[in-house]
Amino acid sequence: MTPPVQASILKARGLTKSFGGLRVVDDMSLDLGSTEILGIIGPNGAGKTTLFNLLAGAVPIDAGTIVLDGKDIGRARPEARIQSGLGRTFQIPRPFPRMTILENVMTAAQNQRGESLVSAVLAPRRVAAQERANAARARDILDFVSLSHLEDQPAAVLSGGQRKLLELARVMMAEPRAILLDEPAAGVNPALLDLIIDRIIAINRLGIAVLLIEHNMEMIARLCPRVIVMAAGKSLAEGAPSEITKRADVIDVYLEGMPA
Ligand SMILES: Nc1ncnc2c1ncn2[C@@H]1O[C@H](COP(=O)(O)OP(=O)(O)OP(=O)(O)O)[C@@H](O)[C@H]1O
Repeated sequence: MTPPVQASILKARGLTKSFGGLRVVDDMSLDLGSTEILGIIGPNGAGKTTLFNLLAGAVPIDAGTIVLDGKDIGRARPEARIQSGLGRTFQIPRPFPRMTILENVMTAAQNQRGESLVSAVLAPRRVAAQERANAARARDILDFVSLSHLEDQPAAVLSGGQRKLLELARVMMAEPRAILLDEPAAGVNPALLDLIIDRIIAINRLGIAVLLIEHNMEMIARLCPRVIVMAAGKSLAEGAPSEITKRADVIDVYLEGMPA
């Protein structure tokens, strides 16, 4: 059974985006419940990542509205959306390779006075205190994603799965209300997959809503009471994974040919 819909933290209506003549996201609407983990599945090229780019502000919408926690963010800059509480991770994480893992997490803090020259000159002690507080928080978050032991290593040493964990840490550093996770299982070995699933559950238990694009159906089944199937830029079907994966039209566009 599809679970009851909760009050939404993120509401999108009629989102549309074309590149050239191709409509990649076509009148897409969704509601992400305030404590939900909602999955988005669909074939390659369905428009899933573009949908995330529209929600996060990386790509401007042609039409539609996006409301986060009651606030219209549809035309806001990406940084403003992060500050409003919307975090996102990428399908292919690109950490700063020469910075340490701790520094990579710290760069995601949203309260960096030190970035302002005026603050750095006029209030150096306050800036230093804030740096210390950010470092302490970043260490707690690294502990949460089990990367503490590597905090002084450059990010270049991390495996694919560890990069995904670092992405989770960076997104948490910005204190989000809702996060968009783009294929957190891609390129992750089975040993780390369990840890990533466990950490996403833990993040969600902190009261953070999760919108999750994933091809890994095990991850979808374990995390998502509800999924949206996207095909050709539209929502084709919506429901519990166990039911949706039995639908002939879903099997037709997506599941046929996938490993069991
Ligand atoms: N900036 C862009 N300019 C032109 N075409 C684009 C752009 N971004 C995406 N597309 C096209 O939009 C379509 C949807 O791409 P998108 O990456 O959103 O799909 P997806 O569902 O995330 O696929 P996958 O599962 O392979 O990641 C593809 O045909 C892609 O080539």
